[in-house]
Amino acid sequence: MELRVRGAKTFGAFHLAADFTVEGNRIGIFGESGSGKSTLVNMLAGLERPDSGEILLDGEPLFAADRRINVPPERRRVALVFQHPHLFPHLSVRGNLLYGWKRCAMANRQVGLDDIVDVLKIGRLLDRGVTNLSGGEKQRVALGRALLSNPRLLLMDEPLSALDDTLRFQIIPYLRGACEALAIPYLFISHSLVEMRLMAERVIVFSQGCQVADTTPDALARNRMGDSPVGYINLLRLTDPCDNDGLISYAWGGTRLFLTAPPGEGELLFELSSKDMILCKKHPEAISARNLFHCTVIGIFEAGRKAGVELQCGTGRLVAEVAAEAARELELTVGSEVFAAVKASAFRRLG
Ligand SMILES: Nc1ncnc2c1ncn2[C@@H]1O[C@H](COP(=O)(O)OP(=O)(O)OP(=O)(O)O)[C@@H](O)[C@H]1O
Repeated sequence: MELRVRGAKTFGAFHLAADFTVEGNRIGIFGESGSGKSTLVNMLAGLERPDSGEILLDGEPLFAADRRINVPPERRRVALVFQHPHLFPHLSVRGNLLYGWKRCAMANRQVGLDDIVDVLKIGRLLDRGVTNLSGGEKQRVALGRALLSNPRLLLMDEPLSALDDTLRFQIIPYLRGACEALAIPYLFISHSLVEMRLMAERVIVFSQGCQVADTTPDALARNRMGDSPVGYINLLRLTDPCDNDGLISYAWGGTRLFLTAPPGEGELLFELSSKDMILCKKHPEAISARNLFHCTVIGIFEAGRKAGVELQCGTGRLVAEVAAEAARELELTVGSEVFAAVKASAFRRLG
């Protein structure tokens, strides 16, 4: 998918100026509240008319002020998933799903009901009404309905914000997996950096209506590490839990991690803040932290007055954060060997 956006929109004192071209299938739009993300989405969907500029999807104009083109929303083949699912209460799950499909021209019907039911695992819900579904089920049905309209582009505007943390991270594999399996490109809009890293390969950053960066989610997270109260969030996928003297040990990076978190099934996602890691030049004689990794420094980056230290720990990688002065004292350079200590309670389960 190639999306070219050059568009401006003014609402009173707020001015949005977008000018970017993106290629790829997993694009993120990131920005704080009020930065103009939804305005941009509405312009792409045809719900808001830009004051000027043009919007081209795979070279085809959806909007072009100078050529007086403004394709109506229903003819853009751009689908939307919002924060709230907005399902039709009088229709069953099947009826909601087929709503988009029935409105899709025959020639464009590549994705059918069976494909959606399969990737979103909603077969057992098909004949149920929608009012008693859980929040996560409702959002999966809303996603299915959008995908069944066989869009050329799916816009997801903060689709996880109304869900609690556990559900948020359970839904992400469905959002991403379904679009990948059905080859439907998407634009994922969020103000959560962790969501961005799990959903997008490239991210356009907005601040106060202006586009301020075009980067990767990981580079954005590193860049913001120094100013962020939570530092850089390491995302770890852990497997094979074993009870270990009151702690749970998990396989990760060719070694085992010791956590206080309760065990779960399958592959589990955990976060570990760069702030919760302590680096030592030598092996400490005795230490209360239950995890001690012998690591090699593979990168060092500046983030304000902090230094981000990228570590190779077995086959896994982690980013630790130290004060610039500490980095000098430890004489950290690429290739240095260090020990990283992490408390068992520092890991937080995401999904
Ligand atoms: N139809 C409108 N009329 C007047 N002002 C609007 C309209 N739509 C958006 N705005 C204003 O434009 C600015 C950007 O809003 P927008 O919803 O695009 O931001 P956002 O980044 O999506 O925020 P959030 O993450 O909180 O949803 C806000 O100041 C908002 O009040």
